[in-house]
Amino acid sequence: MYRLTPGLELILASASPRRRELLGRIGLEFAVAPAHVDETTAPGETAQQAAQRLAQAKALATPAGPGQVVLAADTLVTIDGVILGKPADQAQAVAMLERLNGREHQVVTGFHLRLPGGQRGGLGLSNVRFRRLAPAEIAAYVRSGEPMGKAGAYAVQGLGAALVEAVSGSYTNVVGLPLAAVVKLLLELGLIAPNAEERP
Ligand SMILES: Cc1cn([C@H]2C[C@H](O)[C@@H](COP(=O)(O)OP(=O)(O)OP(=O)(O)O)O2)c(=O)[nH]c1=O
Repeated sequence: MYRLTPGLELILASASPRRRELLGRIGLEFAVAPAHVDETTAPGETAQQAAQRLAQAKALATPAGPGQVVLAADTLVTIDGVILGKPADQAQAVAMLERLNGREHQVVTGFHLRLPGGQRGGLGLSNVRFRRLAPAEIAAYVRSGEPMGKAGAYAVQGLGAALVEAVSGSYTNVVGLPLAAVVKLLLELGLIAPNAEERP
């Protein structure tokens, strides 16, 4: 549906298969180069600040040559002023899910573009409401293995869909990349354009 401006190359600085799938969905070609940064959040930092800072760090940690644009993102869950990243183990996953149980929380995805002549960032924000879960459901979900590697210990696009009662705001933001906001920025910067050509 879109194509890159001729002469540009896009690099997705991410190991996340979800981000790869979302960006690939709109027809753009890109290379993948996971960035490794310390994802510890700083004391006093809000989830929005942390997600934007980490997305920027991932984008800037990725080498880029002339004509190369780097896109990186970071997703965090926040509730009660507490930031939930990826659980370190199953006990932490249970604790995160117990906190989210029966309540609404926010999901923040910071994204960042490293451009030939500068950098630009953006943010997606969504509210997600969890159904009231029985302890046995939380235990069974954690045993499925899905919570590991996911901010807030769930994946709305997977089995986690059975736990989520409502999403308001961008759905793709919850999955890991607020696609409409990213496309809007790429269009504004003239980095992509609609592609009217039929695809085979
Ligand atoms: C809330 C939620 C998060 N997630 C995922 C998105 C992110 O991949 C992950 C949060 O970790 P991130 O640190 O944002 O991303 P990552 O380590 O997976 O990949 P990279 O840093 O290389 O780009 O949680 C879901 O897949 N579904 C959900 O519903």
